[in-house]
Parts: sequence; C-alpha cells; structure tokens
Amino acid sequence: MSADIIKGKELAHKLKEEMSKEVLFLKEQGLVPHLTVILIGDNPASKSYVNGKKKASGETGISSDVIEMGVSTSEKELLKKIQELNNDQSVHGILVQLPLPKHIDEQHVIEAISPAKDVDGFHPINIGRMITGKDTFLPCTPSGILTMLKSYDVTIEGKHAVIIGRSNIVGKPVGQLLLNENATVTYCHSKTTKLIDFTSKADILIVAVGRPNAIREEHIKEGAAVIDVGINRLEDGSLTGDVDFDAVFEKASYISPVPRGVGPMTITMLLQNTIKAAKGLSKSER
Ligand SMILES: Nc1nc2c(c(=O)[nH]1)N[C@@H](CN(C=O)c1ccc(C(=O)N[C@@H](CCC(=O)O)C(=O)O)cc1)CN2
Repeated sequence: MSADIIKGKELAHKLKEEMSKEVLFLKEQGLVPHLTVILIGDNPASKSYVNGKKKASGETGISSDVIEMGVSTSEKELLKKIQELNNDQSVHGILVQLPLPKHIDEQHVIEAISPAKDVDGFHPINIGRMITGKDTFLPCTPSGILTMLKSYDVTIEGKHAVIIGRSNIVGKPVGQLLLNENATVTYCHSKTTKLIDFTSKADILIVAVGRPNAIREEHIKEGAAVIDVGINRLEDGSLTGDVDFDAVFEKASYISPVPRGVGPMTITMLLQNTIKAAKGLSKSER
C-alpha cells in the first residue's frame, strides 16, 4: 500500500480562487475586507510568514497592512496599538504574529484583541464558542487540517484520532475540532510514556512534535491518515516535518507533506476568517 498525498498547497490554491470571487462580490457591495498584521521584532521565520499572509491576502483581493514594531516594544505599547485597531471600523481582522518576545505576555495580547476581529481564533471567547460547537473564528492551523481531511474524504466520525502535541494553537484545538466531528480523541505529549502504544492505534494521526523524523513507519497503523504539522528548518536551509515521509508513505492511506501541506492551509484559513470578520458573522461579540 502507498498513501494518497494530501496536497495542502493545491487545496489552498483552489480555496483562494473561490474566495477571490466572494471578495469581488463583497467589493461590489462596498465592503473591502481588511486584515492588519502586527509583527514584533525581526524573527526571520515570523517575517516570512507575515509576508506570506500579505501576499495571499493580495492574491485574494483582501486588503492588508503590516505594522512592524521593534523588539523592545513594551506590552503596554502593543496593547495600546491593539486598542486603536479594535476601534478602527476599517479594520476587520487583527492578527499578532507569534511567538512574541519573552517580555510580552502572549495571553494578555490575545485577550486584548476584540473577539469580533480575532481572525486567529485564539481569544478565550472564540475558543469557548469552538468547544461548544458554535459558529466562530476557528484557529487557522486546526481548521486547515480539518478542511484537508474533509476534502480528501477521510472519515472522521467514529475513528480514533491521536494528537501528538498539546499547544494552544494547534494540538488542543485540533483535538477539539475532531471531537466535534465525533472522533474519539487521544492527546499525547512530552510526558506520554510509550508513545507508540497510542500512535499505532490511530486511524488519524496529527503530529505536532517539533522534531524531524519523530514519527516513523513503526509508529503508524496500516492505512492511517497522517497529518504532519512540523516545521523544522535543516542546516542546509531546507524544510522538513516531524514525520519520516518516505517510510510512512508506504504504510499510511493518506499523508500530508512538509512543505506544501498544512502551512499553506493555515494562511488560507486566515483569509477565510478575515472575510467572515468583514461580513460581521460574529456581530454579537462586537
Ligand atoms: N498569530 C499566529 N502566529 C503563528 C501561527 C498562527 O496561526 N497565528 N502559526 C505559525 C506560523 N504560521 C503562521 O503564522 C505559518 C507557518 C507556516 C506556513 C507555510 O506556509 N509554510 C510553508 C513553507 C514556508 C517556508 O518555506 O518557510 C509550507 O509548509 O509549505 C504558513 C504560516 C506560528 N505563528
């Protein structure tokens, strides 16, 4: 057996084409969706993701701007800027690129963004709405993963989904979204003993470990769907995921590659959330 490759980049391209049509329609009604991204400091990876967001917005017709603030920006200054954007009617979506410098409390920043403009879907109000299955802004990487699985007709209901990783931005919410789709969900993390006992029983395996080749052929159940969320930069500058792609490809039914898998879908889901914010679907939270 060899796996079907879940081509996130292709799917992202298709979804962006559909979104462009919707944005054009909104523009005809006088509504131009606008995303503001705040970038603190000069982390090269963050800069590159922010550029990716700006480029993808432009391709879809969404207007965007990037506010660059120095690495020594204080938490107070950042919160003030967010407050200004919350009050600016021309801004529909606000995103603060993570990670932040250590002297800024990430949670304070996330909670300062108006839930109605929280296109990252990280605000506790939006997380609560997601948990209770209400319409909301879903966190982008998790909703990208769900979109990938559904687009490739991977059955979720009744399946055993194993998540490796428990971060607030990927692990925890992707497990919740899979649970909302009636999967049976197991979380594994750095303190899990005998990881293989869990991964080898997974029909759907979501890997967000942060280490190349952490998941190999022996970890996988025959026919599993494997989604690799890892982004590891190798010494030669190339990018690799957390899964030994070539070996797992032979045993799985579906596998997502790195690059061109989950990453492009993260950005596409952000655009979807920005359109949703512009249309005011979460008006009640304004
Ligand atoms: N505020 C946020 N910060 C961060 C998030 C997030 O969702 N919101 N996620 C990650 C980084 N990220 C988006 O911000 C992101 C990571 C990777 C990609 C991507 O398209 N990757 C490409 C490869 C790009 C390359 O060559 O470097 C791929 O996988 O094909 C997009 C977005 C942390 N911060």
